[in-house]
Amino acid sequence: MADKPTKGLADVVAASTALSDIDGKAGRLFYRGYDIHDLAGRATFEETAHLLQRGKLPNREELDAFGEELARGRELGALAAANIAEIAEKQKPMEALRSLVSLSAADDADRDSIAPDANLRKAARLTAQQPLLVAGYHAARTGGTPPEPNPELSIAGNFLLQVTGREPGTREVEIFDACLVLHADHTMNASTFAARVCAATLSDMHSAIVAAIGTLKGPLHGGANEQVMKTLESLSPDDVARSVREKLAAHEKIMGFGHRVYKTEDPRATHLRRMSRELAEASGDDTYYRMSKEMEEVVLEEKGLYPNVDFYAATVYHYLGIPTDLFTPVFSISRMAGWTAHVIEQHADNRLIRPDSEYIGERDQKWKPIEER
Ligand SMILES: CC(=O)SCCNC(=O)CCNC(=O)[C@H](O)C(C)(C)COP(=O)(O)OP(=O)(O)OC[C@H]1O[C@@H](n2cnc3c(N)ncnc32)[C@H](O)[C@@H]1OP(=O)(O)O
Ligand SMILES: O=C([O-])CC(=O)C(=O)O
Repeated sequence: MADKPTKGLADVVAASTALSDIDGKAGRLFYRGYDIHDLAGRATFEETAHLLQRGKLPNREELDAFGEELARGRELGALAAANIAEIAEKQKPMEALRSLVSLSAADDADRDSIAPDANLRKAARLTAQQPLLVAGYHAARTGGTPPEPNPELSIAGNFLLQVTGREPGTREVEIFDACLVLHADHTMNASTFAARVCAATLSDMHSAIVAAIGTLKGPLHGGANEQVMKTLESLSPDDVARSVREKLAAHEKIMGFGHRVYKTEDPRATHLRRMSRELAEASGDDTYYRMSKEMEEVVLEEKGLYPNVDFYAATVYHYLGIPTDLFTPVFSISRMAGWTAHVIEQHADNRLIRPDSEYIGERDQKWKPIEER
């Protein structure tokens, strides 16, 4: 007979990884041994993707070569391009992204291969392609085509350009780039676990990423950033504390708070709070930032819970001019660096992931023909 399950697999160690590490008590996060506080605002997203996917921070030559590879991957794929207008009409952003990434596999020369070199090429292509899929979707639903990517701009800069339709400021690009770095990997979070379960059947990278996107979409995971913005928009600026207390008293979950692993401040929230304040002040209207601060104080006081990565990411993206329903696709753009690296890691040292379950159903049922049921 099987043991009792640990609900939600809390504290269960499900894989070994050299990609990221969390100290939940101290509130620390590391990518391949580098403290997130050293990477955020210093390493670019491209350097971070190289670190995760290829094992080291690139030197100048390696970064240039990686940049060229990413630039070559910056295309929708014929099947995705042919279907993007209809998808934009019928599907919400995360559904659309799930469909488009799946369709894009059809035009990937390495689609079926799980060989290490094919996986590296696909990881770079998916990282470069996903921002284009999101921007292309957004343009299609608003009846246009996005501006051509600017070869001088980074992934962060081009995404802002393509989604907002205007050349982003240097500081905006720096801030958005830091957001992508902060979201790039996070040990055995739900979407990464889903990707690894899929990859462990020796399925291909695109299939694993589609599983991850579907998992990120939920409001208990990446979908929370969009919900945070909706909560802020639903509250009256001078009634935040009372409304939040009321929600908590009614046992409502406040999106953007709490974490399975962090028992103190999420180190990513420290950066995002600062960036939210900077952008709020620069915008001349800091209402949402001030409301967020007040929510944070009330939730800490009432529940002892801290903001997670999704909380201040919401206002940062809002101040950058990103539509609210693209917040979770933006999370997906960053997490692609980590997901693909986890698929590579899983394939390199694989065993099928197949846990046990505790049976809690009926036993000794007696068969009856259909007429007697
Ligand atoms: C990128 C990310 O995925 S970060 C997380 C994004 N998700 C969110 O922000 C959604 C809101 N937060 C949550 O739902 C949870 O805190 C999670 C999903 C992040 C973690 O879940 P778990 O580790 O399973 O904790 P669980 O949901 O069991 O919560 C433990 C207790 O804290 C309470 N709690 C946890 N988070 C919150 C919250 N945001 N608001 C109010 N109460 C909360 C629960 O109601 C529960 O209380 P109880 O013991 O009285 O029933
Ligand atoms: O680790 C988790 O469970 C959720 C999270 O913060 C992330 O995926 O970034």
